[in-house]
Formats: sequence, structure tokens, C-alpha cells
Amino acid sequence: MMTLAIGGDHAGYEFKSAIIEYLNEKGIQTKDFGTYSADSTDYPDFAHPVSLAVQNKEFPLGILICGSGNGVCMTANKHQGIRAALCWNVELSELARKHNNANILCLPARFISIHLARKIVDAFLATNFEGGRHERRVSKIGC
Ligand SMILES: O=C(CO)[C@H](O)[C@H](O)[C@H](O)COP(=O)(O)O
Repeated sequence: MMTLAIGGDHAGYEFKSAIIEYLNEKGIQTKDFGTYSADSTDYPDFAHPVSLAVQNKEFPLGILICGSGNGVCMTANKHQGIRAALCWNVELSELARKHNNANILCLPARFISIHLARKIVDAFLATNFEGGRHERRVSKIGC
């Protein structure tokens, strides 16, 4: 059974709770790296641990959430082997997996609905890397 790493700051707290519940109902386990309340926090404090855990192959994929999604995405992409993608619709989520072999999904909690966030997560988990020409391009990213 798959286990995912998930984390986010105060702006992502409600979404994180809802996504964890949604995934657990589907039989997908999660390791919650925090934050654990809506009190103000700093997104790197959660984005770094999630990224490290995925980088170290403790988890195949991760989900990070903050207000815009940009802060967690920038932080995650500092890690070797991490390809974090900021996705605000289903098509971007599919493309992030198909073409970029993204291993961390970043969500902008202040700009999308939780309903859409669930669909974006579904797409991310259901889509595989296509390889082929994209393999060459991803390898040229050099991470
Ligand atoms: O979006 C974010 C970082 O990219 C954060 O979640 C915050 O929303 C953003 O930094 C604004 O901070 P605030 O303390 O919630 O006003």
C-alpha cells in the first residue's frame, strides 16, 4: 500500500487535513509532517522535511501546501532529486507527472477549492511518467 509524505504551513492546514482524510478513505496512507494547527508558521519548516523524506526515498511522492503554493515549491526544488510542481488544475497535475516526472505536488490553498484540490491530487496519483523524449529532458534538468 502506498504511503505519501504531506506537509504545509498555516495557510495549507485545512487543506492538508481534508486531503489526508480523503486519501485515507481511499486506502492511501499519509505521513503528516505538519503543521498541526492554523497558527502562523514558516513554510520551509515543513517543505524541507517532506522533500528530504522523498529525496531519501522513504516515500515515493509528496504533497506540499501553502497559500500560493510558490513558497513550498521553491523550497522543495532546492533538494537534489526533487521535481516539485505547482498545480492549480487537473491538466497541469497530469502533465507534471506525464512530462516532468514530478515527485512532489504543490497546491495553492488560497486560490483553489478543496473540491478541485482533491481532483488535482487524484490526477497526480493516477498519472505515470511517459518517459521517451521526456526522459531526456528531465535528465537535462540535472537534479
Ligand atoms: O503562500 C505562502 C508562501 O508562498 C504562505 O502560505 C503564506 O500564505 C504567505 O507567505 C503569506 O503569509 P501570511 O503570514 O499568511 O500572510
